[in-house]
Amino acid sequence: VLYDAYTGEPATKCLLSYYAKNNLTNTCAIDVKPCDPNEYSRVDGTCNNLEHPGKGTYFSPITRILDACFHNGYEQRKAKSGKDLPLAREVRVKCLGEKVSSHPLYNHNVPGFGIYMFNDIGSVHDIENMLLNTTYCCEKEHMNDRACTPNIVKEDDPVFRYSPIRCMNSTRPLTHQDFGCTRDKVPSIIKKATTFFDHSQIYNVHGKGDKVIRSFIDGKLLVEEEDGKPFPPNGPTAFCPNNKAPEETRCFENYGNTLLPVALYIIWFVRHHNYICDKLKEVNPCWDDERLFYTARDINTAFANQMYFQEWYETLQGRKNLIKAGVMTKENGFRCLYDKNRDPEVTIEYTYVIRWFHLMQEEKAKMYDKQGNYVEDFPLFNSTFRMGLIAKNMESFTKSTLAPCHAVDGTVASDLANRGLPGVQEALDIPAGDLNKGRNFGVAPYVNYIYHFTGIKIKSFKELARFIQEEYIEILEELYEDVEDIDLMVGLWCSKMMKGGHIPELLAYILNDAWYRSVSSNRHWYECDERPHAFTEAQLKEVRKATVSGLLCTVGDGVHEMPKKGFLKISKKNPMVSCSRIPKINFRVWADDACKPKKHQKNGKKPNKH
Ligand code: HEM
Ligand SMILES: [Ca+2]
Repeated sequence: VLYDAYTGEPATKCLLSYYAKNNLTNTCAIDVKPCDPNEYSRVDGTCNNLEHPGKGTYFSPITRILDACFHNGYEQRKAKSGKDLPLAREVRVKCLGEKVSSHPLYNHNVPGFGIYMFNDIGSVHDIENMLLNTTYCCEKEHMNDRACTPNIVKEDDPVFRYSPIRCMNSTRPLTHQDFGCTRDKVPSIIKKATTFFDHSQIYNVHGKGDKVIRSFIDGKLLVEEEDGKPFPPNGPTAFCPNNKAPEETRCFENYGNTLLPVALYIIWFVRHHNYICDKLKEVNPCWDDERLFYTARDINTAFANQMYFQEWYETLQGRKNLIKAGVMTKENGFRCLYDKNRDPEVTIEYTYVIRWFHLMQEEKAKMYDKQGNYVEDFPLFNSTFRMGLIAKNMESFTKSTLAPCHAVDGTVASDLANRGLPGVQEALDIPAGDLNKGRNFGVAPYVNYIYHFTGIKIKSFKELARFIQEEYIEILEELYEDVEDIDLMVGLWCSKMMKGGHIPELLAYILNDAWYRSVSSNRHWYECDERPHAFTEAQLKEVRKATVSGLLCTVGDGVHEMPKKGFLKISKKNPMVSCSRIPKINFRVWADDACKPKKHQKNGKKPNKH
């Protein structure tokens, strides 16, 4: 049955004939095969909600915490006075300086795993659009095109005043309206990922289903060897514009080819899937490919979600805060929050504020030789779209993730601020791009979110003091005419950190809101014992051992030791320990009686009873 991707409801005959006439069926409609309530979760997200089997799929819309805030339909909002908001690059320059600085607690895995998990529910089609299609937004005759929202660089720019660069490319986000998938008035930003945290960045990245990634042998994913190590296979349509020929050839056909941290986690989780298959096959030699694949996928997905919503969230917010917010429980047992009346939802605010972690992005990767000696700092941004280089230096890049990330201290790394995508864009200020995109997305002003989550109405700059660091209030007052004009991202850049945690309080509310929406609308959530093929208590206990250190000890190149807390930098309190001391999943609890050899009975006769 064909469903409408936008509404998630069965498509009417009339709608289908409109889609067919306009060649839109493949984009705007999704084929939902009949649901079986007891089947494993499907990689395309269909049938998660049995009453609304078309919701939460690859091209389904993003929702909003607060209503969209646009000017004139789909233009960037104006200040309260009706004037334009301050230029994004100018706000970035004034709020965030450029500095080399080291986070006191976290290593590269904090921002790195954050962006990896974003790929489960968000997509980078906007960046693709900017790099491959709408490449001309800085050309004078195109600056005002509807597709373009360039970032203007002023003549007195502190960096580019010595160069002719006066503009950075940026595009208006693509909408379901652009594709012809709805006639709704409010622009609906597209997303190319299933709405659920179902590890779709591994199992269904281009919406092509699992067929293209499976080997159909023992449940495993397809891999290719390079220097004796398994990697996701190359292919004819893969695009890695920064690979340097002839040495650098790796480029994944069926996974994203983007940033260093995303590439590392893709490689690790693909290998981890196959490792799980080996372990399951060891305890259950009678299981076929199908059963091994779906069980391994389920464990691999639960592993990533446990790492994200428990370990990563705890690292950022602290255990006490998370228990208070309901994200963690003291008991750590099963829990079923699924409510079939809730729609699967990802909010635009959530996908947007993940960009705040750009502040933690380091610009250097520490490189080591085979003996583990430090050799040099590699300009980390030069590894983007360059899977070939990453594959050739796995040991070094893996080790580099244990160095401290950039501190959240009112500054960003220079490369992040000026050459965000070397090799493909002459100049790019990533945080300024973030600010500009928030306006393009129609994200409401900062104080509206403060009111939504805390009930506190902020009417003057002075009243910001509870949330914003003292030294920023004057800067904000200089930049914005009215406190109600301040952009959400800028408010987050200037925020105090939450008590007991290391991110802004408002950011934590938005992250936790996403957690609840996600868990309560996912029938296949791993912590629930009522789902089909649910874990047993013993299995859940094993999955709860998931940590970044456990992952790297299992599949990381040349990793023999890790700190117990793999998101924290190495310190006296968090020293490197042998991998034998890092908890690992014991797969024996998946042993299936059906695979046990049957006891021989002589001639089928029952033993005599005397
Ligand atoms: C490895 C270094 C990184 C580079 C080179 C990079 C580069 C970029 C660029 C160029 C954009 C587009 C900006 C725009 O809209 O104008 C972007 C978007 C984004 N970045 Fe990063 N980034 C990096 C790391 C991170 C990290 C660590 C996170 C979060 C933990 C992150 C989260 C995001 C998100 C969520 C988007 C929005 C994607 C979209 O909706 O299109 N990035 N990044
Ligand atoms: Ca997903």
